[in-house]
Amino acid sequence: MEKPVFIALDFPNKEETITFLNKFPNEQLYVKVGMELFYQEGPEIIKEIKAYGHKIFLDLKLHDIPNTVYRAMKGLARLNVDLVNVHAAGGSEMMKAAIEGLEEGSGDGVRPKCIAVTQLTSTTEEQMQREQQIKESLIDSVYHYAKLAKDSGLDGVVSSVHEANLIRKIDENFLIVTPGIRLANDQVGDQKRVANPRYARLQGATAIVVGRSITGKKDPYEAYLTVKNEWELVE
Ligand SMILES: O=C(O)c1cc(=O)[nH]c(=O)n1[C@@H]1O[C@H](COP(=O)(O)O)[C@@H](O)[C@H]1O
Repeated sequence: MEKPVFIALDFPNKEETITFLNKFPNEQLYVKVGMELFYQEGPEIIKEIKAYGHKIFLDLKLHDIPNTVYRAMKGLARLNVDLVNVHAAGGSEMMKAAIEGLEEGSGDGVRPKCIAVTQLTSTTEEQMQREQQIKESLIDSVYHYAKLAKDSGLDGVVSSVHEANLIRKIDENFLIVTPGIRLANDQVGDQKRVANPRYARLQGATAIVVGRSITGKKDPYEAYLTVKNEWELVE
């Protein structure tokens, strides 16, 4: 995979999604389909988006018992998406089951890459320690989950930009996908661990995920080009 900007297609239905995609003529995009859109439109939306030739990250953050995740991933692999994810907190058995399911479902084809969410970018260290009863620092927790994901055979992780540099030490080819991206003067909203695209690249992220900083703008195409320039113009 190159160094993509995944646009988060967090829309309530197919119509709004198609209207949005039509604002990007002649661009081959990397897009992320998450729970909001997938739960409304189902697997059909994947076919619709594939018809544009875009690469797809199907972000359903699986977190369940290994057998259930194995079976779910077997089905998702048949959608021919490029990237899927799980929560690392589901454990190593679950993550290994996810990979097995993807391999099985892909048959002779290439299986989708699979990455693990470490600590959500909407979580602060204080929240994590108080609510998840994790005693260590947030960066240690993220590193621990990244190591667990790597040892379980996953292709990478989702983390914030602020942990990317440390995770990179685990493996230079590990995918580090970082959401929580904002341009200068954008509202942060529910995100807690945020950064701009340029800093994400400098910290060694493989890919960034950008939602509202593009989709919420009056001119999403212009915002996309700004993000892409910031992300790519780092010497
Ligand atoms: O797995 C994800 O994509 C994800 C993980 C995470 O820790 N934080 C996070 O924000 N995301 C997703 O990334 C997108 C961020 O959206 P914006 O905050 O609008 O840029 C959303 O679709 C989230 O579901």
